[in-house]
Amino acid sequence: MSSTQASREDWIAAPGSPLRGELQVPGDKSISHRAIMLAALAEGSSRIDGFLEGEDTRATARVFAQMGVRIETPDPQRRIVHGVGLHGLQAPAGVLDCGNSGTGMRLLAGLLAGQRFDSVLVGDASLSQRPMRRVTGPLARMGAVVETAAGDRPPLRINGNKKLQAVDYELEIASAQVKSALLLAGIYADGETCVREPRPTRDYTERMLAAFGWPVDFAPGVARVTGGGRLVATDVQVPADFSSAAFFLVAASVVPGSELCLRRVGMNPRRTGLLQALRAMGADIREDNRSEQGGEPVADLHVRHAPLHGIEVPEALVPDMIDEFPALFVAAACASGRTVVRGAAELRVKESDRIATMAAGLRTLGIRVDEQPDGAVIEGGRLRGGEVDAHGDHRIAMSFAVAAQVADGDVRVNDVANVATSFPGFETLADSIGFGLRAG
Ligand SMILES: O=C(O)C1=C[C@@H](OP(=O)(O)O)[C@@H](O)[C@H](O)C1
Ligand SMILES: C=C(OP(=O)(O)O)C(=O)O
Repeated sequence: MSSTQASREDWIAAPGSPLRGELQVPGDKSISHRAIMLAALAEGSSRIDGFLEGEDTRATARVFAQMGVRIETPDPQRRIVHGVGLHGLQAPAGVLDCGNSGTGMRLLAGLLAGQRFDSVLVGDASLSQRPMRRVTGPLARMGAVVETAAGDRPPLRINGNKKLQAVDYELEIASAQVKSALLLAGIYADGETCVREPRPTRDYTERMLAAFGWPVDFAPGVARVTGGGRLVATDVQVPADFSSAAFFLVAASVVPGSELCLRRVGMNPRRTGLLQALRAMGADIREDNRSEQGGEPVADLHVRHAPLHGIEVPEALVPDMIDEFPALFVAAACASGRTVVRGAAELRVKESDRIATMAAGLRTLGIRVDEQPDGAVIEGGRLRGGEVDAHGDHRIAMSFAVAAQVADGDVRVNDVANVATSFPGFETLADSIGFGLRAG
């Protein structure tokens, strides 16, 4: 267990009154990780605004500080990263702790495979159970040597000083983390690396490489980079994280009388699958003030309570809402009729087994859930109070805080400390618009 293993904390969430107000959620986690990584490898100093002050992204910043990158924090949510250039990282003195973050560890595996020194990546108890062959396998094809612990789990021991060869690789699973690991190794490899995906996934690594001046050829489902260039410092403006906004989109949809406005939410189409799913269920969500922030589309989202009905979630939407299924399960529990989720086996290897943890918690709250290997069938119904376990998974914890808003008794949510990995200040923000959350 690593030093960043979160302490155990619980919430008691009381059934709420209507949720009303205006809020801006914190910066995007995926973009914040990548901004630190590319700024660290760039020539010159980059400013990152809207940086997510979450445990996951702070862990990534600490990893680069351990490799000699000077990172200043002039204000909260702002970093000045003094890049060291593509070959300027220094061998770290100890192991590199990615905390709870799959994104941090898998992207770093690719990036560190291209360095001249050895390194070891460790994580907390949850990350230490997550599969790593998905990155070590394709990286080996490039000539990287990355050893795992038994069962292909972390820690990852990365042997440096290997000459990397470009690959043309077809991913078996749709994973932006694996794609990104290969692209980050690809910038150190000889030749052109091409990554093809079974379904398109978030394209932030591609977009950000381009913003830092690295030529990238990409379209939905395919990305190509050629080794041997340089990254040039640039300023990054991080939009608000759609995945954090998701909890409030669902909460306002299901709590009668609610009306919320979420300001300047990141609307990259590879992230907004939940919006389509909720609208298909009958949700009343309106977008306005569409603009661009740091090269990403953003919009204000206005959401009002509306009666929801169950749907079959189209499998093509799964990668575009992969982190939103815990919230979608709550929407499904509050909808009339049944909701069917398929093609989402990846949910079983996130911070927890998200199919099993959501099914167990919703059953405790009186909802019928038929668990499937790659999804679930959820029958909407009345939620009652009860005690549920988030299993240290931030998205599960926040989803049950949402479920509590419509339950007919208090809901106790156990093991919620990891909410700070992706959404620091969730309790305060949620309470400001009417959630009744207190430490349990
Ligand atoms: O690349 C990223 O930033 C992420 C990719 C997704 O993981 P997978 O690549 O495993 O699907 C997602 O679940 C994670 O929260 C962030
Ligand atoms: C799966 C997630 O993150 P990661 O893989 O980076 O731990 C998440 O944030 O829901």
